[in-house]
Amino acid sequence: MSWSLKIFNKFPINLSSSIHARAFNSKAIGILGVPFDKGAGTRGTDKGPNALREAGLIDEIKHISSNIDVKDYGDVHYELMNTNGRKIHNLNDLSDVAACNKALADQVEKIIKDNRMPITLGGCHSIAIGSISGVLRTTTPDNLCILWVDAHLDLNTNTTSPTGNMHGMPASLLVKELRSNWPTIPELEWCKADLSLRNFCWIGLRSIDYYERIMMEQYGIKYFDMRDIDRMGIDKVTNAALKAINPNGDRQLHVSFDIDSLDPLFANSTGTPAGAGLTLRECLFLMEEVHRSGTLSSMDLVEVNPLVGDVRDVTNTLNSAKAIVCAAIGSNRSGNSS
Ligand SMILES: NC(=[NH2+])NCCC[C@H](N)C(=O)O
Ligand SMILES: [Mn+2]
Ligand SMILES: [Mn+2]
Repeated sequence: MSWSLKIFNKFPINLSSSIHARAFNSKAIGILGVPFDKGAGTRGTDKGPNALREAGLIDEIKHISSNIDVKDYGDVHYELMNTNGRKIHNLNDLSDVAACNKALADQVEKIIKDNRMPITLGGCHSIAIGSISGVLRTTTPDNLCILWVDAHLDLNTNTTSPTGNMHGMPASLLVKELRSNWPTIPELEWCKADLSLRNFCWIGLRSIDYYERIMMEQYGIKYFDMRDIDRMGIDKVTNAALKAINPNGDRQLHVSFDIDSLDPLFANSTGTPAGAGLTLRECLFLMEEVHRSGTLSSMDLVEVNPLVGDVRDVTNTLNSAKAIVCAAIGSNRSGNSS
């Protein structure tokens, strides 16, 4: 099939060739919890990592296949600054966000140096700052591409953010194009991430702030929002997204997965839910394809908030989150034979 995205008036991609699998997928996994919620306006994502463990995540990973080797590194430790919501430069709890992410970057780097694929369990989405910074210490910005699965763009800067919540800003702290839009922030001096927006693609967008929309147009950001998914279907979207950021299949892939990309039917226990989202089936397909691409090198699963909703909501959200992580590392709805 030769079919080009041009017909949708987006960036041109030729879908005729399949993604070249590269043997990056690691059978050795390192799980890291980040019980941190201060980048969000709603409390409770700090309970995410333990809720996932108590729901049996580690055992479910072990059961995917006999050659998966998973190690739980426990939780990131950092010194709480206890600045009680103090706002600097319109950044809520900046000192805590900075301190937690600095410790997280060190830990992610260590897991990679242990030859394991880090899977970081949030926590709010601000933790992508530390997680991706850690990955970038082990590779070059050119060699890393990012799939951001989210209802939100999370590309605000301190001046564009309507809330001051740093979980709405991680992507913008990681890209060089927006560097000059940020003031000098001593607490974040260690964050030297130098990715290009061209190496990012978003999937699942449906809640975009005014200035974020302007930036999307100004920088020609690559994305497939819910409208694109409605038009094209998740199969074409997934493969076009992977091609867009990794045309030759020779880059390593980081997936930053925000559970609020899912429709609240499947993941209501999250602080900033947005209706009319991805189904669990679409997410499983997406992550199965990510696995099949052979390029996945690291992943975040963020914004699970067990304090939101009733018991049923929490159970559904945890089940969705576990299934998404497992699909990313090889659990297959068509069955696993090893
Ligand atoms: N990771 C998230 N859930 N982000 C939600 C961000 C919401 C909004 N755009 C903000 O900047 O506050
Ligand atoms: Mn989100
Ligand atoms: Mn997010």
